[in-house]
Amino acid sequence: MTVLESFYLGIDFGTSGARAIAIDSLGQIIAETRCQYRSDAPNADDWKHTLWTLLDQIPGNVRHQIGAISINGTSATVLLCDRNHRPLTPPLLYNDARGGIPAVAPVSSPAHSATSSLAKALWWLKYLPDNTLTQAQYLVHQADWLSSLLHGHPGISDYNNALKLGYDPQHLTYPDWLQTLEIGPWLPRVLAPGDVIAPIQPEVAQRFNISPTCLIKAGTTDSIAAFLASGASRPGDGVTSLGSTLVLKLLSPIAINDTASGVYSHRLGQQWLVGGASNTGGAVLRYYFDDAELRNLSQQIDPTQTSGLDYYPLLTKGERFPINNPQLEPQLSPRPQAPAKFLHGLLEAMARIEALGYQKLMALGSGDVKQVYTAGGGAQNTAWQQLRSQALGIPIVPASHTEAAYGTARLAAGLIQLN
Ligand SMILES: Nc1ncnc2c1ncn2[C@@H]1O[C@H](COP(=O)(O)OP(=O)(O)O)[C@@H](O)[C@H]1O
Ligand SMILES: O=C(CO)[C@H](O)[C@H](O)COP(=O)(O)O
Repeated sequence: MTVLESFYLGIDFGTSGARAIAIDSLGQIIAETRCQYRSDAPNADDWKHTLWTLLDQIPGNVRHQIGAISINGTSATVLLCDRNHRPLTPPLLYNDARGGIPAVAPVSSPAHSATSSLAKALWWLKYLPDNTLTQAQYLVHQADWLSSLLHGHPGISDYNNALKLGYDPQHLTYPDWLQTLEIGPWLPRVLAPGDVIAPIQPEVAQRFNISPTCLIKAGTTDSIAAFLASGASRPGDGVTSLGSTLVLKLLSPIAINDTASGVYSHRLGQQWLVGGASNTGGAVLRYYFDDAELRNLSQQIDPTQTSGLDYYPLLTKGERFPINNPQLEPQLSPRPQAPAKFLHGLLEAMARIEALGYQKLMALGSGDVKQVYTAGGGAQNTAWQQLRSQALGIPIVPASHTEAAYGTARLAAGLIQLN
């Protein structure tokens, strides 16, 4: 009897859509697919529809050889669920600052932020009607909830997604100040990314002709998955995710947290990913240009010339990093007649924000940034890369893979040692 080789599926849920990549045990890509959300303001049902669509789009013979699946999502995107893990409200996304800074979280905690998962949980506790709150059992993140559709166990997260809830990745536990809050019973169980959660549910295995022995493994966040995809591996390696947002991750032997500037550290095995997430990025570009226009107009930009414009590109008020200011207003004027000049100003500003971000990390003691990899939809833009290189003054090196889904597939394949 021939033993079929196992493949490993990583699924990346980002802001505008999701991607799935299947790899073999050596990390070779066997299949990949993508699916835009069917709504500009996707809810959990839209995410579920996207998950099933991605699984349907993986070729049947590959699907049948999948031995493990892991999912990453956007960080601090949260759902409040009932005892059957059904969402009680629409999700609150990663950049939603309605809750304000939770004073109960120590200033040193990444949960001490207006956009943290904790801030959103406390907002729900304060503003949801009692008949909803009485049904609340689980507070989970986008990746946690989507994974539970596959494994069937509610309330399970990972120490990357749980960071902005207030989980302590140093001691691998919830601190007492968090556990004793009224939301304490909602807190999810926390595993390490890549840990086995459970086998796939039989009915899901049957629906997609996936082996019933396929294991669902704990995931991570999108920017960490991008780091795991890039090939970055040494202290001083940075990865910039140019997706809908602009997210920096720098590998460091020490954790650094500075909530005043939106800097926090994720655990990665025995090392730390120091960084932050800005609200600038591709979502601002997509508001003004479609992908074809971005490609065509970028070719008209001379990166050796300055645009003469001084933007801070945001779609709405509020910034997380390197300026942590929920009141920061967008700066997008004057807008030149020529679209290419406008785009030049936007890309130049985002390159400046990225450089400020890495300078902030080094000023806080991260150690020198030695080289920077790039991930996300913006990684393909060579004009932007030249503007970034000039602003950074640090080499930008080609990433092995620019899709976060590849990093999550490596997690599923057990190719990343985190214990
Ligand atoms: N040629 C390009 N130059 C710069 N940005 C681009 C280009 N093509 C696509 N993008 C940007 O990439 C973003 C999508 O990247 P992606 O990694 O899928 O983001 P996310 O997962 O956060 O939605 C879009 O916001 C789009 O503006
Ligand atoms: O901007 C975002 C959406 O892409 C998220 O905030 C991003 O995931 C950054 O958070 P983390 O550093 O926790 O991964």
